[in-house]
Amino acid sequence: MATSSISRVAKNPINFSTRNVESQKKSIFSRHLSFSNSSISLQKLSLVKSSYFSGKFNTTPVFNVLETVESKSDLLSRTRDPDNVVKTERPTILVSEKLGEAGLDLLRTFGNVECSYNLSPEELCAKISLCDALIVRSGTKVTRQVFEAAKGRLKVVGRAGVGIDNVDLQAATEFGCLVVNAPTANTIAAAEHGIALLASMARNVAQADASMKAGKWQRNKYVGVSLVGKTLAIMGFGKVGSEVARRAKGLGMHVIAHDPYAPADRARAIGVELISFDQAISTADFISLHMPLTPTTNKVFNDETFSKMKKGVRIINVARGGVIDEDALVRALDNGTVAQAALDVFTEEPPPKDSKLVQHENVTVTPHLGASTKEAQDGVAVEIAEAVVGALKGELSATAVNAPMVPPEVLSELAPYVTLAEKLGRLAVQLVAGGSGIQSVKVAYKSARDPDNLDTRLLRAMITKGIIEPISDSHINLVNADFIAKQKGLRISEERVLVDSSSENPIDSIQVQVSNVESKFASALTENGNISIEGRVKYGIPHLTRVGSFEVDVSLDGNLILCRQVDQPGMIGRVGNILGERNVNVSFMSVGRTAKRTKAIMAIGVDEEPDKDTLKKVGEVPAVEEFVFLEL
Ligand SMILES: NC(=O)c1ccc[n+]([C@@H]2O[C@H](COP(=O)([O-])OP(=O)(O)OC[C@H]3O[C@@H](n4cnc5c(N)ncnc54)[C@H](O)[C@@H]3O)[C@@H](O)[C@H]2O)c1
Ligand SMILES: O=C(O)[C@H](O)COP(=O)(O)O
Repeated sequence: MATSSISRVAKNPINFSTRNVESQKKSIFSRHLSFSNSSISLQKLSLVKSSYFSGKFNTTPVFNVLETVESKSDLLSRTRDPDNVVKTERPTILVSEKLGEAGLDLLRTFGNVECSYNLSPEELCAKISLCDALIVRSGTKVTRQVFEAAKGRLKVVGRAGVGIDNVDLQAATEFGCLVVNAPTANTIAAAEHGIALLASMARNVAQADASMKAGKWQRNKYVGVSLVGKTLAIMGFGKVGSEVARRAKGLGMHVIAHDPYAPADRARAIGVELISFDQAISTADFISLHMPLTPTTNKVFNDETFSKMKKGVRIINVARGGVIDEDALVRALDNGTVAQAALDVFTEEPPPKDSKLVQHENVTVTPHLGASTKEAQDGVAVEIAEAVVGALKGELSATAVNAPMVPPEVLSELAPYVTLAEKLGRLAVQLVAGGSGIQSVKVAYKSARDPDNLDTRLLRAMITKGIIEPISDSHINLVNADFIAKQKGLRISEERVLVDSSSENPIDSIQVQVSNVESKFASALTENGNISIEGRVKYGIPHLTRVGSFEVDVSLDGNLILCRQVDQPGMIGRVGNILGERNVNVSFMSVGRTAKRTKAIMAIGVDEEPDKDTLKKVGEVPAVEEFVFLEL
């Protein structure tokens, strides 16, 4: 048996104290209530309503997951009237920059679309609290202030394009707002623009055009350089970079590339050699930039790196202006290190009118037109509209930027485990006695799969959601689960236990253990004093299979009563009668014991919530030593 573990540690324990339970009864969506006391109580947890209607998710497996991952109704537009009643309506989607009609049409089939271009930051902040989704291009800065101003309503930001450097991802994550982009539809447009700039710069097309329009005929002044046989360094060998490489090879150029993360075989397949940064910039005649703007790439082209370049190098930038120190580039152009530059992107967009760089005679500029072809804009608009609508429907996105991207086939396979994970989290927290503070949760996944082949981020997020949501007013989803757990001082460690099994199931069982707490159901404690429950998926349905050291087998559907009793005949009948007399329908019953006629645990699935009197009667059966009612 092999194990591997991943631990996530945070500083402060969760503080569980009293909160207003009565108010929770008023609403189905307990998580959205605001509590006068910000701290959290386990004392009367049995009164806390589940966020979901039971049985609501019994649709197709994939839809089931999607709903559970981010309760579908949470992602749809919802408002509350003054009495705190939830209203569901068509979501409002704000489009703050020009988007292709095909995308807008698709959005309109699903929500109310408002196109408001050229909003000032203040205007955007003023509007955003009325919006469920925001779609931007590179011109809108989606700052922390925007997420704050959204007051929890904004569910998704769609970036109609690739670069997400204009979106504060950390703030989005903290506010549980999904960010999706449209990473593929403008690749060719950007690559073609890069090639257009390369060729026009080499032949002084823009300068010669301006000169002729000024009435001149300067054939000697605009003698260019040839591309064939020249070395082009591609900096960032991703989607755009590799398409530029293919095209440059067609022009007879020798192409080299630098990208610390690109697979060498992909480069080899295009006939490109991947080399170090210094090697690339020092050997190239032309350097074309295609990396994202990140803290690492910010101003990576600066005085020092320009000084390592071949004298007379030519630079093309269709990536992001910020990767170049623009003052340093002006110096390099002035001293001849850089012969020419062709730039589509700038640190500040639009750049100041008196920008020395823009005005430089050896510089060709375009106003961020890389993605601006009709074809690319149509494609991007549809790509982002589909992603945003999917997110609003509660689906996981294949282009999520701040949440795990789960391919559809993995999602469908993990669907029942996602439900199991959330329910185990929800059960585990209800077994904790009032007053205890949960600091540490350990999750063990038994699986025959190679750990590298089992992505448990989704499951961890759902366990976290299950644990925190019933006891807090935090809105938890896949985007912010880790962040909120850390913020609340909850340490969740994961262990993968490799088991021998020929089963095709991705996971054999999931065990959730809560350490250093008291339990309101002592039988849920294992010898090491941890609350421990375990579940597995049987025929596609999540089951609870172990409580403490007792094996049980009960489908996790509806609510659950756990009783510890002296193992003797007639117990099932006695408890069943009490419930039946009070019209509480029993859906499952399972008895687990450690040895004959000693102690046993009875797990009873019930469709209805028994009233206090009924539960009292169950507790009064002489052989019943302890019992707990748990809501799923
Ligand atoms: N001008 C435009 O209109 C326009 C259009 C499309 C894309 N873009 C920009 O072009 C860039 C590339 O887009 P893409 O779609 O090819 O993205 P991509 O993610 O497919 O490729 C980016 C590549 O850069 C690499 N990279 C990351 N850090 C690097 C570093 N420090 N050094 C070298 N390489 C590094 C990555 O490994 C990746 O392979 C992005 O900045 C994007 O915003 C601009
Ligand atoms: O990152 C991108 O996709 C490009 O820079 C395009 O930006 P745009 O949508 O503002 O044209």
